[in-house]
Amino acid sequence: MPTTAPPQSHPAPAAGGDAPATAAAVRAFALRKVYGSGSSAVTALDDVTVGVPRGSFLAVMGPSGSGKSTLLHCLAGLDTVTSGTVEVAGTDLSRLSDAQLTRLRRDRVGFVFQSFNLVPTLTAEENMTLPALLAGRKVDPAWLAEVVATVGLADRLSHRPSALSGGQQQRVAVARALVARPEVTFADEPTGNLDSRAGAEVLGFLRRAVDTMDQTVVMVTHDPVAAGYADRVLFLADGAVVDEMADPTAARVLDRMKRFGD
Ligand SMILES: Nc1ncnc2c1ncn2[C@@H]1O[C@H](COP(=O)(O)OP(=O)(O)OP(=O)(O)O)[C@@H](O)[C@H]1O
Repeated sequence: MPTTAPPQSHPAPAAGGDAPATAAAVRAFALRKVYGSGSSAVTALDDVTVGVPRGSFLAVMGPSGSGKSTLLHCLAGLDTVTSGTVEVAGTDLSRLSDAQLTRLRRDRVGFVFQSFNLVPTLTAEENMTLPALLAGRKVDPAWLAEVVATVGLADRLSHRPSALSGGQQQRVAVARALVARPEVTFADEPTGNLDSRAGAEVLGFLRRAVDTMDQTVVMVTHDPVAAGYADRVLFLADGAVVDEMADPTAARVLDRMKRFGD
């Protein structure tokens, strides 16, 4: 369901042209992903090249089956690629061992899913700090306080997920991703299970994380209003990048989506 609140105005991301390679939080070059083989092979991604500058917010859109989730999973190191390269913070994922890849996902990548995936027996605060504790890391109290303040849940920290609304649960999930100060946070339909108002809150929080906390977000969405919160929209069709839009508005994104004709 589309969200209703208008996106905040926001600065454009750093121009990619002359920026050094390290300015990209994530890059993919000539990415191909084929599922299966022979007559049952499905080309989910076909020669996708994309760069996401640090401190920017990218939305990925396209018709059902166009490869959005596959792209997110490949960029996040959750899925292997058939050919091409993916770099997270300058590290080529194909050069990593399984253990190194697991560490990179744990330490440098944040995830937010459509279903909030919180641990029901833990409080909101415990959910936020759990990944860091599991990784054997201390949580920086100042950073945690900043995340909590931004997420606007200071008075809900001792609540368990069942005592929180869907929007509040998703804000905890976003905070959990950000507490580890990831290089990039991947969000797969983060507002898909929320009503428009709760969705707007979560999107506003993602936007603030980029603007005031220098975080990088890559979000898959079907919702033009959600995409309007991003700095840039990448449009996929049949596994290929068919268009991009800088400084999107919901109206322009909707207009572009209509041209896919489905
Ligand atoms: N594990 C898999 N095995 C075989 N084919 C797959 C697998 N995962 C995805 N595909 C196929 O790859 C293509 C892209 O799927 P993907 O889920 O990335 O699309 P999407 O744009 O995220 O779709 P939706 O908007 O419906 O979630 C589709 O044709 C899909 O059927």
